[in-house]
Amino acid sequence: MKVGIIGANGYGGAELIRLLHQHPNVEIEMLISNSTKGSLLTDQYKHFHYIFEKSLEEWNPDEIQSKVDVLFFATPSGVSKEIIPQLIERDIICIDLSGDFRLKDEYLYEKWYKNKSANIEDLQKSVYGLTEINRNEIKKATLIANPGCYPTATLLGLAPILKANVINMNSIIIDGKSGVSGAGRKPNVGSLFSEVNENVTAYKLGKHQHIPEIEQEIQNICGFPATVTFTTHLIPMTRGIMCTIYANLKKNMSLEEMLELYQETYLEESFIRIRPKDKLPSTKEVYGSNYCDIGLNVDERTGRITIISVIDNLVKGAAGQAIQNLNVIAGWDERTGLNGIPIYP
Ligand SMILES: NC(=O)C1=CN([C@@H]2O[C@H](COP(=O)(O)OP(=O)(O)OC[C@H]3O[C@@H](n4cnc5c(N)ncnc54)[C@H](OP(=O)(O)O)[C@@H]3O)[C@@H](O)[C@H]2O)C=CC1
Ligand SMILES: CC(=O)N[C@@H](CCC(=O)OP(=O)(O)O)C(=O)O
Repeated sequence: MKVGIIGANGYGGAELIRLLHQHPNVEIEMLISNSTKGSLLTDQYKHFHYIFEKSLEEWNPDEIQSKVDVLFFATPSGVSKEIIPQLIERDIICIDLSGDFRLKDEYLYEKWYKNKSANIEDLQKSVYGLTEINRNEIKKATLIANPGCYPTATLLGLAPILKANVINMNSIIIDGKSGVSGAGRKPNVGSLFSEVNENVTAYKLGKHQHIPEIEQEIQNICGFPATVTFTTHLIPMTRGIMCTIYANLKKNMSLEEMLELYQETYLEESFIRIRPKDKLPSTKEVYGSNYCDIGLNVDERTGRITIISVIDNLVKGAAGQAIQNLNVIAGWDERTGLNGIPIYP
């Protein structure tokens, strides 16, 4: 299968190239960039030298159709909604890493992204690409709205207790922490070494664009609405997301019962690892991989559950999950090209 990547010179684009290069059923046919068109990929990323050498090309919608079957969008929000409608008409499968097609309610997009939404007909064609939850819809999809990084860790951490209807829906609190690559490669004062190093910063309090995404998908998973408290922090590491999630239990459950519920829910899942009691996950244990590792504690004193969910923001939080979705659409083994063990230490 021939694929292209638009936004190929960003971090999400580079991670797609790294993973797709080792995918046995895929050929990377086109790398598209606005600002660096005409240059070599290796001028932007020297780690590809002698392994994958290709030029970055200008966006040309007419050429696309003859060259690729699938186009990955690793562009900021606001870009794909202008282009994807024409591509779907030309039977190109689009996998969008941005937030443009995630929110089904156009008013919510306009409120949280401060931009005009994609039109409603195109929003209806998109499938939210949280693979473990929406696999059956993804199989038939031509447009995937790949989930945001924080929502991926959060929703996978919450899904078992949402499905089992054991928590008070308005008690969910999510404390998210991200490495700096989550902010992309574009230059930004907040991402400078001297701003981030030896520092922890909370940001976008009450304003984060992932709040409506998390609430929308919670309702899709369990049928009940929820209003969540979600706070994000930037921490001095390159990759990784940890979401620490709290919720009040509606009934008494022991940690053992909870672990059993999580193990059962994810029994067939290749990329979800439920940690045994007292073996909580850390971000480094999923570094460079498509795993989401989940650890639990039940505090019988407060009646609350604590869920620790970790992913690599660029893999399961972006490029890896996008490829997992491509594997599902193509009918390949979901693990194809994603088999790597995390890098440690
Ligand atoms: N980084 C992460 O961990 C995650 C990122 N995402 C999402 O993935 C997308 C890409 O993120 P990331 O790779 O980190 O960002 P980067 O800033 O690293 O890269 C963004 C890319 O988009 C391109 N781009 C910017 N503006 C335009 C435009 N108007 N038209 C066409 N291309 C444009 C840039 O290329 P050029 O210089 O050629 O314009 C660049 O290649 C974003 O939507 C992000 O929210 C999702 C989950 C996790
Ligand atoms: C550290 C950092 O800044 N992270 C970004 C993650 C953006 C992202 O991946 O989300 P979308 O795809 O929804 O734009 C943030 O918190 O906004």
